[in-house]
Amino acid sequence: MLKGFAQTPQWKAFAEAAYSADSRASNVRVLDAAGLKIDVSAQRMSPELDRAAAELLGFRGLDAARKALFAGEKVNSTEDRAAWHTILRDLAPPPAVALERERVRAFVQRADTERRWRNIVHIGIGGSDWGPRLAVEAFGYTGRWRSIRFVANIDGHAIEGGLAGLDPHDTLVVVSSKSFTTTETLHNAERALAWLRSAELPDPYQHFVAITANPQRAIEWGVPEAHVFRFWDWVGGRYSLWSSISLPVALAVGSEVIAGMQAGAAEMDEHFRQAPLLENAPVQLALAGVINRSVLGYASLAVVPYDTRLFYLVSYLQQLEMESLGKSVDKDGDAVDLPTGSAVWGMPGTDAQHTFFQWLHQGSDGAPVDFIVCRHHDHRWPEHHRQLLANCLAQRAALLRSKTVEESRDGVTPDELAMHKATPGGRPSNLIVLPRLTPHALGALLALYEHKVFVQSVIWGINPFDQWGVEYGKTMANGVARELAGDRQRPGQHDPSTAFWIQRLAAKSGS
Ligand SMILES: O=P(O)(O)OC[C@H]1O[C@](O)(CO)[C@@H](O)[C@@H]1O
Repeated sequence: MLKGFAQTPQWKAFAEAAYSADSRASNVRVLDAAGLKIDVSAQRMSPELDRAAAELLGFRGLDAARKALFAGEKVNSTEDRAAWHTILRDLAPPPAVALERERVRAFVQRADTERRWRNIVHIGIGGSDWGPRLAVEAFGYTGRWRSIRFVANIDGHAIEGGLAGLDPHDTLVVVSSKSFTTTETLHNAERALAWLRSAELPDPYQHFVAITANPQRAIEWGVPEAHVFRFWDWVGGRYSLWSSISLPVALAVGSEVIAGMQAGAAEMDEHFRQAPLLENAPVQLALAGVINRSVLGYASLAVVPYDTRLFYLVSYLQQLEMESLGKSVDKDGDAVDLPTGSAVWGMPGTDAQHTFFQWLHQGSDGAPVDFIVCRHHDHRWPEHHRQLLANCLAQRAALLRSKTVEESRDGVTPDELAMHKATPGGRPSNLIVLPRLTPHALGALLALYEHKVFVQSVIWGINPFDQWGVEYGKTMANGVARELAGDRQRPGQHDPSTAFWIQRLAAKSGS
């Protein structure tokens, strides 16, 4: 059914309508979703496009796919399991989920009551890292009595810095890993164990907590069973913030942050399920994304939060979007005959304006931009916030509005410079406005992107819940690591350059 998708009348009508639609934000279109305002005015827009989009979504079976997702059906076909992260933030979750939530809450409450664990060292990578990192950065800016450090990279400098200067007696090491087999995480956990051992603590393992979908493995490693918090194989790593993976966030910035984020995400879930297509924010963002990628040919999406507290949002969304949509075959294993998933990149504004905005304004390719900003601030300087808002709005407007060579001849600018000052305009963007940076708003924002990605996967016909390419790279790295440690290379196993460097670096890597 999915073969030759680009040749179907539904796709052709959609693409045609997108080409001829207005691209200059002639009308204001702002969607309301779970307390967020999502302005999609600066995307392609026309009544014909809306009609073609509804046809396309019907043809691709969005309704049934969404029902299957929320019902916990095995939507992850290549791994034969569900992707049921939505149930984790449900107000009435199944008993096993509720029990684990309660165990996390009780652990954190006890630690707080006893004022235990002044330092947390969090070890985990990818989906077992970005979510907690993002939430702690977003809500920890005022400072708390507990310090938390995140160690992800296999680079020994990461764990060295993560442990440096801490008092082992009051340090809790949280090891987060869905599989409990990830090389980076296990190596770093071993280093932390050795560090605790060297402090001659009565039982170093009591300083560990494990969060995993493979509890047996964590227990075998040595973590006491009471310190092992579980989640399930039907929770994808990049969707795991809603599970026990949030424990370090609760320790660092409070359990209420987790509860608030879950409530915001649950409200976005409801919006996604109920809102009509035209008002449905994840659906409209997804359609705009598909147009930008597959019709207009933009290869990337820039994400620019005008809020320094959202520093890790870009990394979080990079994993969410690129691990989910970085696929070129459909669910049947046939090549998708359209470009799929965009590269996601960015950084907070206004820093971004002084880094890559020139390329956005006048580069030959350009990219759509997601501008994200809070209406209200939480600091004491309204003038700073006015400037921040002004920059966000102005950059978006400048990307939209062209400046012709004629306009650039403003009477002051010499003629030979006018050409350099002209900008093409018509760059697509979204403006997402949070009321303020509350846990509820951040939860809603993350769920908005999750569902946007899901709808895009439905349109392209791909499975957004696996990541076989990453697994391939991991396997290769394990083999190379063994060769660097002295194993013989099999002739012809590597390309000549890789073989050369393995040989060259093998002698050095031990020192
Ligand atoms: O939580 P784990 O099993 O340590 O895996 C870490 C990350 O590695 C990946 O498998 C690949 O990046 C992610 O999907 C996952 O979040």
